[in-house]
Amino acid sequence: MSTNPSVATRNAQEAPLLSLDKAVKRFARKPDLVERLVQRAGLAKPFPVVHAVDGVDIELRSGEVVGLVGESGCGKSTLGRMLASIIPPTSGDLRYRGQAFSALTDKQRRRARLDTQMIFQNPYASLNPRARVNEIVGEAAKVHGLCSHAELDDYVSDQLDRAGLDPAYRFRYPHQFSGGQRARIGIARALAVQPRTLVCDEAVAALDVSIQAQIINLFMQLRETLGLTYLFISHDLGVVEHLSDRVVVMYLGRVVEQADVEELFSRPNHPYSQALLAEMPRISTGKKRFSAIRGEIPSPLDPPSGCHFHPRCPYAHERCQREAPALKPIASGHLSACHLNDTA
Ligand SMILES: Nc1ncnc2c1ncn2[C@@H]1O[C@H](COP(=O)(O)OP(=O)(O)OP(=O)(O)O)[C@@H](O)[C@H]1O
Repeated sequence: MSTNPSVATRNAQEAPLLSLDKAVKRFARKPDLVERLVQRAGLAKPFPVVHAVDGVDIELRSGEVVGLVGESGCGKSTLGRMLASIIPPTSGDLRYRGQAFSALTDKQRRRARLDTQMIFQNPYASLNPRARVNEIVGEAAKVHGLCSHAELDDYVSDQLDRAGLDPAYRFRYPHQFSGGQRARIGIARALAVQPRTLVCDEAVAALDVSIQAQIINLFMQLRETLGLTYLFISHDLGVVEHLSDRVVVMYLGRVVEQADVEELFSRPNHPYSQALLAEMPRISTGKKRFSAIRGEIPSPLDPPSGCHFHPRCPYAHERCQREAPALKPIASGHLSACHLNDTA
């Protein structure tokens, strides 16, 4: 984040708090009627598989804010859900403080899971409409023995207070709150299990701009007071630029570039990042600098060969069609996956 750019440097020596190595996630797509009939007739081809995440390395260092950007369907949420161990990778390793998740004891694994909480775009959908706020916020703390029964009411009040919600509202139901207040309930619920990392998946996208700013301020305040680490998934590049220390750009299941926020926004290297940033409205003009990235996003059911971006890339050449470029350092802390860097 721009207010604290040295966090990543400070923590560079320590093992990352959380990382994924060579993470792959594939989803088998449910066959439609025609495909089922074809299969029954014995003419079956394997059912299509969605290549949601395709060999990604990512790490979160203690205290940093990592922005994750890319067009819709490129695998951002899937990557976030794997980091929060909501879904397992098809292959690849989730590591917690440098240790493979699979090597942790049951107790360590439970704590590691609680340590990473996800904040979703629509908190209302994940808030039980029949439960009062004190039950919603207190439930996990109770289940995991984070406070005694006698302390629970005070504990819940503290979490609500931290999330900027008046504890006096704790006996109300979710429908009695505004969108911004519901977002705060979702945050209080996450805080109640004493996490180290919040994976925010379009966490402010559904809110009015003024409320967005308040929730973003809350995230940054919690970072200061609790030392939280964030993966901030967003379509809003302005928000990502404002809050991140480091930015990771994904395209069709792969990381194509990552760098410190200032470096990425001032010197994007990958043609996809350049196009994405060129689309970003600038406050000075309020206008986009030029038109949308040409062509459609290819289907993750059948990604293009070589560099996935080559069919849309103005600089693509023959090698880009046949060989996937590796993510390689091009400057200190700046990695990019583009063959053009080999010829420059
Ligand atoms: N449970 C699932 N079953 C089948 N396919 C899935 C599942 N979850 C995600 N996908 C597919 O995986 C791909 C990546 O989805 P994901 O939601 O991770 O992308 P995203 O970048 O977060 O998109 P958005 O910005 O629109 O939320 C998409 O093609 C999506 O349809």
